[in-house]
Amino acid sequence: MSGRFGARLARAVAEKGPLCAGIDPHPGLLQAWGLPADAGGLEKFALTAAEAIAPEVAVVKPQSAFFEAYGPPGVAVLAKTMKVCREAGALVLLDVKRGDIGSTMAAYTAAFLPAGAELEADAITVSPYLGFGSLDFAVEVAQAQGKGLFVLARTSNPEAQGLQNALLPNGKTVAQDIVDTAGAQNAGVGPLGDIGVVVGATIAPGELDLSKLNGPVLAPGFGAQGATPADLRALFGPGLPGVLPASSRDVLKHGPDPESLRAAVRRTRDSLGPLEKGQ
Ligand SMILES: O=C(O)c1cc(=O)[nH]c(=O)n1[C@@H]1O[C@H](COP(=O)(O)O)[C@@H](O)[C@H]1O
Repeated sequence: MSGRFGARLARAVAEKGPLCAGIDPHPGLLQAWGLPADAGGLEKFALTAAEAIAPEVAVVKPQSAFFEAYGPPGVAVLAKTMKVCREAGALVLLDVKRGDIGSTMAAYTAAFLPAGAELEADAITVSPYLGFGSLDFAVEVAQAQGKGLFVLARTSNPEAQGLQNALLPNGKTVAQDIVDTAGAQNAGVGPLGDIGVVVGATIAPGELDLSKLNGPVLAPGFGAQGATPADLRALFGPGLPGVLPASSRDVLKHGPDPESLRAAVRRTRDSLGPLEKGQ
C-alpha cells in the first residue's frame, strides 16, 4: 500500500471497520493455550493469532515488550508476526511506546519506520513525556515516509490521571496540550492526519476536546480493562470518527483454536456498529 498513513488508515477502516486487534503474548495466555513459555511457544501463539485475526481487521497492534522478553529469538518472532499481518492486508501499529531525547529518538525512528527495516511498522506508539518537541524528528520521518505515530495523551491506566490531567500554565491539561500539539501537525491534511493520539477508552467523557485533532485516536481499554461499545460512544460520539478501539486479551483468550479466535474478533468488530459508522 502506498500513500500517507492517515489516508491508508481511513481506507482500511472504511473497508474493515475501526477495530485495532492487539497481539499481546502474555505468559498467562501462552499457558492457557497449552504452550511453553519459550520462543517456540511465543512463535506458535503469535503466528496463530496473526493468521486468524489480521485478515479481519484494519489494524493489528503487536505489543513489543511481550516479544522482547524472550530476547533476540523473541524479536525475530515479532518481525515474522508483523510480516504475516501486513501480508494479510492489515496495517501494523507496533506498540513500543518509545520516547527519548531528540537525537536518540532518531535511532528509534530508524528502527521502526523506514521501508525495509527488519521491524518496519506502519505506525508506532510514542511517549511525549520528555516534551512533545523531543518527538519532532519522529514526526518528520513519519510524515515523509507515509507512516504514523500514536502519541500517548490520556492513557487508560488509573495511575495516569494525576499527571495527565494536571493543569499547565496555559490553562490546558497536559493531555489536552498533547492532543492540540498533535492536531497542529495534522492541520489541513485530508482525510485524516498521520499523527494520532492514545486516549484510553476507560477515561471519563468530557475530559478532552478532540474536535481539532484531525487525526486518529487509539482507544485501548476496550474489553479486558472494562470499556464497552456504549462507553466508547459516550466518550467519542456515536460515529466514533477516527477512533480505533483496541482490544487484546479479550479476543486472545478465545485461542488457540483459529476458528474461535476469528469468531471472537468478528464479534468484537461487529459490536462497534455497522461499517459506514466506523469512520
Ligand atoms: O498504547 C497503548 O496501546 C496502550 C495505551 C493505554 O493507555 N492503555 C493500554 O492498555 N495500552 C495497551 O493496549 C493493550 C491493552 O490490552 P488489553 O487490556 O488486553 O486489551 C496493551 O498492549 C497496553 O499496553
